[in-house]
Amino acid sequence: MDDPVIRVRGLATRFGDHVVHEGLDLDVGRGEILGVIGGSGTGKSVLLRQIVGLLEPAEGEIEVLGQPVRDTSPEEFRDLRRRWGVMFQGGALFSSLSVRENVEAPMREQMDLPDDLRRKLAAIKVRMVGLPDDAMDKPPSALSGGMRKRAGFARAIALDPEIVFLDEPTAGLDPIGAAALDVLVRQLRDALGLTVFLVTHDLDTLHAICDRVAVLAERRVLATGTLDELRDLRHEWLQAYLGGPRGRAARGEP
Ligand SMILES: Nc1ncnc2c1ncn2[C@@H]1O[C@H](COP(=O)(O)OP(=O)(O)OP(=O)(O)O)[C@@H](O)[C@H]1O
Repeated sequence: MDDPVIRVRGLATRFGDHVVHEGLDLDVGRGEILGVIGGSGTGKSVLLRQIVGLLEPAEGEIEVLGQPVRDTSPEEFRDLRRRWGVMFQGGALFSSLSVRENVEAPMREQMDLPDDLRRKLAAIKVRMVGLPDDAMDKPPSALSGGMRKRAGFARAIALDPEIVFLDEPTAGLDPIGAAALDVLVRQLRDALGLTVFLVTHDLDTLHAICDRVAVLAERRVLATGTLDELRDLRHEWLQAYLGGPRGRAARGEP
């Protein structure tokens, strides 16, 4: 792949004797929605956290937007970090702040803006993710699960990032809310030119919005490709996942 926006080479992850990744390579292209799948415990969330610099791998190179994430100065890392946004599992919103204040939080940290302008910009982000104006001043606890996810998304795009990382965005949503969130992710990717790194178990999400899928298995990225390409691979977990009843249903097959 020419000029990947995320490039991982030779990644190794160990927790004591437990080896999670070994020799893991991955490229993510600009503007694509990459779905990252794999069985429970294969290290999808850990990989996400390593790419955004929250967790140090045992070995390996990670570059985002052409710059190393590891062994970089705090200033360089801070500038790089502004160029991505993360929506963690569960949203990870501040419970004591309103939705708007949650979106303002990264702006406060990273930008020197007059209060009034920051409030206006945050309000734009809240509207962009399809939340009603009356959600603006509510705490996250007063919102439905789907609305909380949207609020988390608004915070992830607060600094106009080039990449967003989403960790199981549709987990815990009803099917209608999950489908609506899928549509939102694709619309915002199209409108803002985002690259999306999306960890998911949701087969419908893979079918609806992912351009490419990376399969974590055997401690590495076993394969990447479109769902059609992956379906041809002879791998036990993948066959069970894509060819099982839920996989067939997501494809509209009996
Ligand atoms: N801080 C940590 N200390 C020790 N072990 C950890 C730590 N973080 C993750 N692990 C282990 O690393 C493995 C991968 O965890 P991770 O959360 O990335 O899995 P996952 O693929 O996202 O799984 P799931 O689909 O169930 O969310 C798990 O076995 C987990 O117990």
